[in-house]
Amino acid sequence: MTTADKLQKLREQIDRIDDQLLDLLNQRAGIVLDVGHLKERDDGLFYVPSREKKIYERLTGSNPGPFPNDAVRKVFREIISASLNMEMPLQVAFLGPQSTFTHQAAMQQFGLSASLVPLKSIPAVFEEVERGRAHYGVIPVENSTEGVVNHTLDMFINSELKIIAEIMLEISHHLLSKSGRLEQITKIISHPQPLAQCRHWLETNLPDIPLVDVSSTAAAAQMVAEDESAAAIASSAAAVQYGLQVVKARIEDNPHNFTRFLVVGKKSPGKGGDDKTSIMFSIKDEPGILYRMLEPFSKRQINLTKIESRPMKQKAWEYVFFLDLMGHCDDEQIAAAIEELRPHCHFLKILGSYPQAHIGATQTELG
Ligand SMILES: O=C(O)C(=O)C[C@]1(C(=O)O)C=C[C@@H](O)C=C1
Repeated sequence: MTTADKLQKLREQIDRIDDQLLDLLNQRAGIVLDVGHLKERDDGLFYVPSREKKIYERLTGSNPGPFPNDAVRKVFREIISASLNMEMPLQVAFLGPQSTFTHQAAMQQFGLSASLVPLKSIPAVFEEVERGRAHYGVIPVENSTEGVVNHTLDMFINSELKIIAEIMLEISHHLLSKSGRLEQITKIISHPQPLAQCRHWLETNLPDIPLVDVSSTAAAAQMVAEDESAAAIASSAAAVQYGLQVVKARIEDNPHNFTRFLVVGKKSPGKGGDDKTSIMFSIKDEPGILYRMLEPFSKRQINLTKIESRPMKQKAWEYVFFLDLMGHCDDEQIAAAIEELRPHCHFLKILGSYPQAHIGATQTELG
């Protein structure tokens, strides 16, 4: 048999498998439509992040290969995205513009079938969801190098939106310019967070070049596309979108640089099995209160994963605390701990129970 004959035979086999895949996809789509009709009559919660997480974990956990797990996740991300779109076309607002890390996080979570709407600010994303113009919103909440995004935490003080899911994205920053030549750069433009995350590299390699703050990495890339002498610190997706060259890749000081994003929506999903709960409260000024507010959790051996405090804007020296803990707010022990804390608080709000995120795709894979 000639090579051409062998190739022909192998391609016929691939065609037969593709037909089977297509048939199976259509069988799956039929069942998804039934699920959608059931939900229409029930709670109307079409997007179920905990179910999606279980699907990815089951498939990547039992995949014998050689098809890579990373590709399994991406293929199923798009199958589920298209399925959800058949049940209910989703509008998802995100902190834009296009090609920001938040855009990448939104794509990682919702896939290509969702309609992603870029907005100018974190309050604008909250408002879009509150007014029902978008089903969900995606905003950044903390970075492993730079800490919390205060603006997002502040939004929860007055908003009734719930946290529906969290997204982890590995962040990699590149120095980008039109020509790709280091010696042409006379200023460096970016959002303050990436500038801070690359501070050491910049001080070592470009100590005399002025740094300019703008509202997003994508806005920086857009400006640099029109200015030969400027460079941006932005993602590889921004480089592609604005036709920029990479002067130097991966200039972040910490190579394990992750950003956590939140998906906010109007209604909390139910228990998923591997959940995390975020609560927010302000406490009465009593002796020993800081110790006592943690006691209801420690005596029930509830694992606290994060505590943040923010000054209350309305009252000097009063603080609001943000606490993340493992488990769902409907778990008996967690509900009991929260009820024990409540009398010590001026106010206490459950921001949501949602599936714990594991590290997802890297920015380089996406970009
Ligand atoms: O299982 C469901 O609840 C579905 O709606 C189906 C499905 C899927 O395609 O598997 C689609 C969207 C949901 O977010 C989760 C899963």
